[in-house]
Amino acid sequence: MLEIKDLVKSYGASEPVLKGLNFSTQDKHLTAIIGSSGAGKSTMLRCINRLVTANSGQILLDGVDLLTLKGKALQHARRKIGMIFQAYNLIDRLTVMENVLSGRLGYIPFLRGAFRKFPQEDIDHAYALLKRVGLSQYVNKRCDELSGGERQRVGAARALMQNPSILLADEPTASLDPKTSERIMELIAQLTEELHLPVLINLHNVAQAKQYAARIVGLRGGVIVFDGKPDELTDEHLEKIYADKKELDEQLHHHTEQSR
Ligand SMILES: Nc1ncnc2c1ncn2[C@@H]1O[C@H](COP(=O)(O)OP(=O)(O)OP(=O)(O)O)[C@@H](O)[C@H]1O
Repeated sequence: MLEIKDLVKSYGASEPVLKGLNFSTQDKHLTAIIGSSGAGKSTMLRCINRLVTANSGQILLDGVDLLTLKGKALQHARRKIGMIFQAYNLIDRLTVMENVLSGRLGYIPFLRGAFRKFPQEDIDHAYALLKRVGLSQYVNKRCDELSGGERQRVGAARALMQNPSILLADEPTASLDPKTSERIMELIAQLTEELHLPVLINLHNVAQAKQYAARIVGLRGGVIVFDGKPDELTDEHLEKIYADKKELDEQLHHHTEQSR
């Protein structure tokens, strides 16, 4: 269960990006977060996994306030939060298997991690995940030899290697061509169901949000202006969410195309 209360985040002295955000989910389904560029979507996810530090508020994960944690306790809590990044964030010179295993690094003693000797059960788990994401044949390939879609599959397997209790994905398909982007969305949606995980995913594309998410949250200027089921999201809501005329037209266009 994730509960965000009155979350405020500003970068330096500028106006807050998140202005008292409230959000909670205990459902093990996919929630898409949509909104204009700069609305605060990435900042919201980065506050949850503590890649950035919020100014105030609470983020309760299974009852523990993540914002109060330090050191070992923080490390421990972070293991429960898997993250998939837009730019994959893999280590290019390492193999697919090594990248996936690195998802476990927080769990094993430092020296063993440094020499990359992992217990057999971790290796078995990584194999199983790589098989699930369709990369069995690439286990020993270096990540810089993979396509974007393949890299993102490695990114997903690495996040799941943590056995997370929640999965965050920040524009996971934004660097991919439309076809590959659909495949990755399908994979994430299937994994959400199979693993019974709550997943929060930032998406540029409203049509994809409507297709794959069970719940859509619209952010504008650091506050939630829509929160509902995909079929409750109307053109009027989209006008509220997207301030920029060009962005709105683009999304309305997608939206109408999809409803046809
Ligand atoms: N590290 C940072 N330092 C300073 N300002 C930042 C930083 N990260 C984000 N911002 C600013 O915070 C605002 C919100 O950014 P954020 O990346 O959270 O938005 P977003 O909704 O994810 O946008 P996008 O869709 O473009 O990724 C923007 O104005 C951005 O310039």
